[in-house]
Amino acid sequence: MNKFNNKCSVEKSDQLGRYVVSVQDIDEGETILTEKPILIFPVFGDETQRCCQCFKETGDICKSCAKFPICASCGPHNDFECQILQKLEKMPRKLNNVFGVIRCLVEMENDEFSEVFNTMEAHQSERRGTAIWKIHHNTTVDPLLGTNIKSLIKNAEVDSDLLQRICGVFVVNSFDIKVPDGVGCLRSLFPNAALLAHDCVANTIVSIDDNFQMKIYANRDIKSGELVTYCYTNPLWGTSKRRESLLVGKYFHCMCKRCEDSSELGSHMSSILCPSCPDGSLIQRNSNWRCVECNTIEDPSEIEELVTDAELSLTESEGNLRLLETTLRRYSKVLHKNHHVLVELKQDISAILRNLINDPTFNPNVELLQRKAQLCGEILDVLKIVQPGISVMKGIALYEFALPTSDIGRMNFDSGKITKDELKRILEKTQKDLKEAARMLSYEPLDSSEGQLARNIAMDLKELQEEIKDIRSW
Ligand SMILES: C[S@@+](CC[C@H](N)C(=O)[O-])C[C@H]1O[C@@H](n2cnc3c(N)ncnc32)[C@H](O)[C@@H]1O
Repeated sequence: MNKFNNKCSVEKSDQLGRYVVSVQDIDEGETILTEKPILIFPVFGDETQRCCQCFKETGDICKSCAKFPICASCGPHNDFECQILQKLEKMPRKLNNVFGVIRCLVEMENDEFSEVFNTMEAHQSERRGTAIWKIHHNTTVDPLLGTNIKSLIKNAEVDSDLLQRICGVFVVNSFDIKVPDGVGCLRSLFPNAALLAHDCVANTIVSIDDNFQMKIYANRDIKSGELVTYCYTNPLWGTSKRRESLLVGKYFHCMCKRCEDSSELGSHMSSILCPSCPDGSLIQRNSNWRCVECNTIEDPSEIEELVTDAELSLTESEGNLRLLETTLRRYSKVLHKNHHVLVELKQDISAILRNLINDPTFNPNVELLQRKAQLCGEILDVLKIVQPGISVMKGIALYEFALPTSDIGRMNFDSGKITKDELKRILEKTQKDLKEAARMLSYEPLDSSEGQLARNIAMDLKELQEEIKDIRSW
């Protein structure tokens, strides 16, 4: 049995390096890989002191080595690691900038780890001399070379090249994991999962549960011989931002179907409204911005400026409901309704409304619920195109669309605006949406926030079924 349960094989090409291909038909929802991380570490630059075992915040430090933080509930950390750290002199002050690299060097004393780690892509030659190389030199490599770590590690020659290679492996291969005790993330290495190539419309979903166990499952049927992919970037960004993040962080120019299509598969997530005709949109083809209806051409630098301004306004509006709505209204006049900046504004507004609706001291009125449902409906329309098949984001958006819709129905019935039959129809539609939301989240690990949400939806569904039964009996 190979690491992909014999469902996939690992191949190699000049363009992709190593990649994963299915060797049998795989069903939607089927698990392709489960894996434990070989390394977890805080994000470089993060100042929070975290326990080196459970990664929860702690003020305590290991009493034996006096180097790595460890919380009272975790007991001692690895003995071997502790012994090396005891001998480490001139420990750099900003621990999180060097924590992952130190732990990696200690792990490299184990041949099995070393063998796996040495096969991982670091893009050393592409990274050499770049801005991120220089940042890693100043924050990680130089401070570590100022210690005596070189004399403590036997299995590898600790020099600037090796330390940069470790930083490169982290950048190219690491997965984000939610911190166990709040908002924020950690980084982790899963060497088998990292073999999957990228696609902006991928055919798998990667989930990591509260115990840091990863599960990768198919988000649609995958035919034997297909490339197995996951999305390395944010699918709700526009093409230029996705491509830029992949080029800067993963060192390749994405040529997937979505990136190669000027309309982004018809989602128009980067399109601009045409200033010259009522229904047209400007899309970018070979650096030209041209209207699909009337062929009007716009200056690329003006479009770039417009989008930059919109992004800036979005940042300036963050957390402020009134400002976000004003910015959304302003840029809806010039950007396509599915433009990624508008989608982000809608997500931010929706998050604020969610907090208001969930606040037990607040009584949301019909208008607020309608706004919430409308925004979730619009976000869903985009997700249906860029995330076809099973999608956690779609499940959440559908859930957040269904709840206010049913509440509006109940309020309208209570105030005599709709009949019993109309209410029943609304609740039956909600029931259908909740079932679909539950299906979207049903493959998520039970021990994860998404798994918990799936359970909440199941409870809501049960109550709704009772309510509908009750209404039918009136
Ligand atoms: C996480 S690693 C994947 C495993 C890697 N191919 C290997 O051999 O170790 C990410 C790297 O794979 C390559 N890659 C992944 N998806 C790609 C794609 N769609 N197009 C081009 N290169 C890709 C790039 O070199 C990228 O930096």
